[in-house]
Amino acid sequence: MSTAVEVDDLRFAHTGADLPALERVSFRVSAGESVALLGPSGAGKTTLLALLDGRLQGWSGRVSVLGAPLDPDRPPPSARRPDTGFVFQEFALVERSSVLRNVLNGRLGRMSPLRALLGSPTKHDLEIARTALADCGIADLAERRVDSLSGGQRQRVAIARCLAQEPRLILADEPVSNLDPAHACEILALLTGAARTRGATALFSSHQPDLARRFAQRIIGMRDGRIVFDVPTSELNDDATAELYREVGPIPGIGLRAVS
Ligand SMILES: Nc1ncnc2c1ncn2[C@@H]1O[C@H](COP(=O)(O)OP(=O)(O)OP(=O)(O)O)[C@@H](O)[C@H]1O
Repeated sequence: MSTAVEVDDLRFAHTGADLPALERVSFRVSAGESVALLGPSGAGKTTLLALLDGRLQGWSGRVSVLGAPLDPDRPPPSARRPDTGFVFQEFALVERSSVLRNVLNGRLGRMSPLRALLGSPTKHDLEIARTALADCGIADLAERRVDSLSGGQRQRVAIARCLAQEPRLILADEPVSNLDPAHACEILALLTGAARTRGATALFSSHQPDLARRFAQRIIGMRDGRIVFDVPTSELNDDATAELYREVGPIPGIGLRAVS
């Protein structure tokens, strides 16, 4: 199976931070896998996802995304950017625009520069956007303004925008933390299901171990910038999860394969 993400001995510190946000991080995600990142606040999940999205520079180690190495000193070339889609916790939508217009924004990286500048989609772009809306169960909301939608509907729009981009890798940073349990479950089912049917890879962070277990094939546990376990979902036990989220102190052996 080919590799979607390969990270080797990654270290990164935010400008001005006393401690590194990522320390000796190494892991690999196969193409088509759904993997969850778990860990308490400050573990480094957002930093890792932003870095894989090409938004952070100044790191050390080796990082390869969809078969191409990332450059630690510059963002990926624009031609490669549409291959990676990102779903944000806060949705990051244009509130005063329609749902369809927001989803079409996902096509911008696939349009010619002139079309992107003019915001002028082709028939093909429209078809893809409408398919993404239908796949996310919100075809009937196409003409609604985003600021009239509920949180769950907004996250569906954000996922539809991501799918319209036709990404091969979907990164999602706590995509359900603003939603109630029922909607959280629906949205993670949608995200991982859409990735699976498209043959895309999904890497999402979460603070909800039960949902991560339900929708990911593999769980990576992070704490203080390091990976403390990396296991198939079936091997994750309650003790390991409790240990990951305990308040303070060193992490003793938890019966799982430590990877860094
Ligand atoms: N822009 C920044 N400047 C300085 N330090 C930062 C910045 N962003 C994050 N950090 C620090 O980097 C570390 C990792 O933070 P990060 O947001 O990646 O963790 P997280 O696991 O995503 O947490 P959460 O679950 O709360 O979102 C933390 O110590 C945090 O304070």
